[in-house]
Amino acid sequence: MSRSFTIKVPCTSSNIGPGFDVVGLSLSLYLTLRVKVDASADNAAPTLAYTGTGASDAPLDPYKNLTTRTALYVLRSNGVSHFPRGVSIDVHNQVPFGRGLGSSGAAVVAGLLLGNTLGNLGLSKDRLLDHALMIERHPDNVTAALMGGFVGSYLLELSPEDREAKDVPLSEVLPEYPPDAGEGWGANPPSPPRGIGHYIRFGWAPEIKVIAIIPHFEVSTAKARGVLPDTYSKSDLIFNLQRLAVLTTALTRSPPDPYLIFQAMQDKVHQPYRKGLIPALPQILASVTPASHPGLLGICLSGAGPTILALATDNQQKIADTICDQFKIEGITCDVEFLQVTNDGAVVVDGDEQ
Ligand SMILES: Nc1ncnc2c1ncn2[C@@H]1O[C@H](COP(=O)(O)OP(=O)(O)OP(=O)(O)O)[C@@H](O)[C@H]1O
Ligand SMILES: N[C@@H](CCO)C(=O)O
Repeated sequence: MSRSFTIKVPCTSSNIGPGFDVVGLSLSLYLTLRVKVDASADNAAPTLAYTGTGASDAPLDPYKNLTTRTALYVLRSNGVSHFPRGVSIDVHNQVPFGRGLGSSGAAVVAGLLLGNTLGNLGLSKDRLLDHALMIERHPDNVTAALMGGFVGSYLLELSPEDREAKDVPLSEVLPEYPPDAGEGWGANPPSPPRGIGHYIRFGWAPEIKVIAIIPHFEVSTAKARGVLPDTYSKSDLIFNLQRLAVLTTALTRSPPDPYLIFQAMQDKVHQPYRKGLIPALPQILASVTPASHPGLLGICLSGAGPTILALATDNQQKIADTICDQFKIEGITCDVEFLQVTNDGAVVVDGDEQ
């Protein structure tokens, strides 16, 4: 017997200025997996093929690839020790790696749906979010990729017992299984505590368009988190909290108020510390304002960078050109994507269309 299905996961931009590790926005570049299961085929481990962005960089070994490792984690933490036989996966990727557009979150979310579907586990998206948070331990990208839209999320304060289960080192949640390990793949990974992540979907004013200016260099999230301090001043935290409280509603209002949104997208928690990783970041963030570029609403670092996200109702090309010119002064070329906010989140569709 054979079956096929397609998994489609959107890219995401997190933080949107002041909402560090809190808000995420689901956008119209996709990671797509076309999956076939042919029970008469003799491959025990899935075969992987990639096309699109990053195709030559993604590991094709299913025990090293983030998506298939995540799928195996979901299977094994729910009592299914192996992939079914005869799985082949054609991946088409539009999400650039290491640019602040949630490529790792998309790869994890694709793996959640892959494991859930291959194992016929019937886990809800809320329960899959628990699994995602065992792997990517900040909720903003994975929640937006899974649920879609503009979302805010928090992690539950856990009981000491659940905290112990949650704080398992990532290497134990996602071990790189040796390819010839056969039946003896060590202990089952722990099942995640229930209800770790909670979220709410905000609205999004239809006039607000998203421009992503994607420089041609990578910044790993791990490195961009490594430059952040462990503690913050009370005034810097208040600065961000005040703005985030206004921003989540300001972005729902029609017509959008550029002066309110521009100020509400300022941040003192992560962007100032990341300027050493992204040449001329302060100048780039100051290069477009509602006064200099009518139609602009706000500008920020997308996720951990280096992509710059601009929100605008008008004048998108000019805004993009100005930001690209700032990068060019630093000798950096960019791609520009004009994106839509997408509401479906990650989906699984029977068959291999799309
Ligand atoms: N489709 C994919 N398949 C396999 N691995 C992937 C895929 N997408 C991303 N990865 C892995 O994730 C890494 C990038 O993750 P990282 O967290 O550094 O950046 P990001 O997720 O693109 O940015 P951000 O988290 O700031 O939005 C890649 O180098 C690769 O190892
Ligand atoms: N909120 C995270 C997103 C990166 O995935 C950060 O800025 O580090």
